[in-house]
Amino acid sequence: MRVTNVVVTPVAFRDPPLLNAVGVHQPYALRTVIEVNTEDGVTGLGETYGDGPVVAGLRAVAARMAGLDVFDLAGLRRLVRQATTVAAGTGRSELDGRSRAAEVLYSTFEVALLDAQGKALGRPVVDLLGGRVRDEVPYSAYLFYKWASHPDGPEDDWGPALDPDGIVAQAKRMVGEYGFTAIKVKAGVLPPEQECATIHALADAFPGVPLRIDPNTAWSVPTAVEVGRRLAGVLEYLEDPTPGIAGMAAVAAQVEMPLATNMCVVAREHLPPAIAQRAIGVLLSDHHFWGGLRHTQQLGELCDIFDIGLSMHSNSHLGISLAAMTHVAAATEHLTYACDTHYPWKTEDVVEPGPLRFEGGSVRVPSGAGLGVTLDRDALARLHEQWRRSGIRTRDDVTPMRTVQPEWTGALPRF
Ligand SMILES: O=C([O-])C(=O)C[C@H](O)[C@@H](O)C(=O)[O-]
Ligand SMILES: [Mg+2]
Repeated sequence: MRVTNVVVTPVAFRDPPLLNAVGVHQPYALRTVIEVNTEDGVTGLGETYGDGPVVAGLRAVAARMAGLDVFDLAGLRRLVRQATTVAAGTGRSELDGRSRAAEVLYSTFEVALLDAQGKALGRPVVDLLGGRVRDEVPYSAYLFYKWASHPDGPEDDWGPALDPDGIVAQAKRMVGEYGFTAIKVKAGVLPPEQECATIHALADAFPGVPLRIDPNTAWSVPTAVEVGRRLAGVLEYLEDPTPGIAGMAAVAAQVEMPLATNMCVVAREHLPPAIAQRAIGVLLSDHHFWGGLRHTQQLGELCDIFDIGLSMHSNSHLGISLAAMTHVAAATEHLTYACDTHYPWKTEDVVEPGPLRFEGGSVRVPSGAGLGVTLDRDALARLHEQWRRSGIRTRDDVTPMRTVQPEWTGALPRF
């Protein structure tokens, strides 16, 4: 089964004004959809980030894909290495093709090839990953402080959430609609004592529901320790309170709950020092930058060996990514927490509605062949046109914040 050609389509979809430590989401989030076509008429789908350099890298790999056997993932690794070597222009690929850029590119195509393999064999991707250890993947309610609207934009139907009551109301709606059984709060937005009040309000409103808070390194070590002490007994984990492995290790030594990260351990070379310094108790995997679905499973095994919990990170994403996340999570034994997803925040998608439904906070692994999702070509064209018109070519949460607070820099840690 050989690849004939690859179509790379950048898209933009509406995104609410969600606040985080560095600023606010733009009115549109970017993604890229790839379609890997084969001589057998099967098409494999992949989805990843939509920033300009990623799109260029995907196109560089796509140009080399013709003739590759869809079962040849080792050959894909070689193609990505060649493409990133050329793209970097250095004569050798950064870290022998294991740079973050190379991992992102490899992952996108790996997912598409696994989708094509599954479609050819009539089996879901989870079976190609060794079979399911769970039929349903639990996700968490991912709450954000948010504005009622983007500057000069219309109000969305979630309304503002800028205090504990606003977040509790948001949680009630999200848990009511999707049934989530764990809750995450994106923090680093308000002074830490106000964010602690939000967590206590959630603990009162949702007794017994596991809670997590993630300020994306907005806090200094002393602030993080103070918050960790205030929230003792209330959090299942504290995510990226402060920057760097050494900073996380200093906090971890002084608070009782495990620290989680998708910021200080984001590549294989970060694991040995983080383990040696006991900096983290939970790793948030993400197949988009951890080198694909199979490496994500291997990461789970590594975490198990070193007694580190495994959760899953998310960025604003569409249905192809949710399907891939669900297949790999279903095939990863050592998944110890509900996964993050931004999916409830989106109002547009490139896949037909159907298999990706949250029931009781979980998504059942799609049963169809491959990823089990169907590309909606009209929607893809519409969201591509939206990308063209939006003019947004890179994710930038700082600049839109400056329209409201001109002195804003997004520099961290802030508190
Ligand atoms: O867990 C995380 O760090 C994230 O989900 C990163 C995202 O970029 C989040 O901060 C967001 O969407 O604003
Ligand atoms: Mg995080």
